[in-house]
Amino acid sequence: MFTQTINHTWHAAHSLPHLGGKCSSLHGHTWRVSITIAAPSLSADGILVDFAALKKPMTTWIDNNLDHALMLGAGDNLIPLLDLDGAPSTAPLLGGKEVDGAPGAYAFTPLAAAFAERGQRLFVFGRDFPDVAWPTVEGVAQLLAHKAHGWLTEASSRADVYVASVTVHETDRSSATWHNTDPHPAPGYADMALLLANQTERVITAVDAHLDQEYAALIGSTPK
Ligand SMILES: Nc1nc2c(c(=O)[nH]1)N=C([C@H](O)[C@H](O)COP(=O)(O)OP(=O)(O)OP(=O)(O)O)CN2
Repeated sequence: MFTQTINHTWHAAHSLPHLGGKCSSLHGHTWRVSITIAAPSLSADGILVDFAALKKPMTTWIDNNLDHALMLGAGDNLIPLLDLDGAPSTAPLLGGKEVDGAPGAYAFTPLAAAFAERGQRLFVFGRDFPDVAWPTVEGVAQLLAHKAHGWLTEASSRADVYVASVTVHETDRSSATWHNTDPHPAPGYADMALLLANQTERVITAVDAHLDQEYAALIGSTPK
């Protein structure tokens, strides 16, 4: 079995109000991801997958979606203030523009307008990635594991290579790892030969035991 790892770094802000404490406040990290792929054997050119082929879709997606972004959960208390779809908000914001005929409702909050106008990058967990509700380090690992399967398919046509794990660091001391517990890789030739040898040995052993019993029954004694 071989593994190969690709790393990438980006900068993003997040907040985790549901955890309480200082992480409730908007704060930033330099995030690091390590994506490890695995396969039972090397290809004829001596590699698993060309690093460049895998790096391209991975870094492009991260740089376009998460780098210098604000990562929030859909349930974050900042979301009503950042209503980028322009749905009327009932938040009584200072300076908000009152919608005609709907006292107390605001068509587009000043903060949302400021975000949209300045092309601020926002990635909302539970909305842009419905599988995970919050941008915890575990959630980011799950998001990138989900994306990594597609990047690998883009990078290689090999059926026996799979994403084995994805580790995300938000600080030097805090990280989380997603492990692939059900990779189902297509077996390589070496694995198939080993499987066949093991099965053949088991068949020979079973036939031997059966023949011993038959022989013992014939001569009326117990086999050793
Ligand atoms: N299981 C998780 N717990 C926490 C997460 C998380 O993603 N998953 N995230 C945070 C915050 O993002 C926080 O910024 C990081 O926490 P922590 O390591 O405690 O922060 P510091 O590096 O500043 O540690 P200090 O020891 O306080 O200096 C919290 N928990």
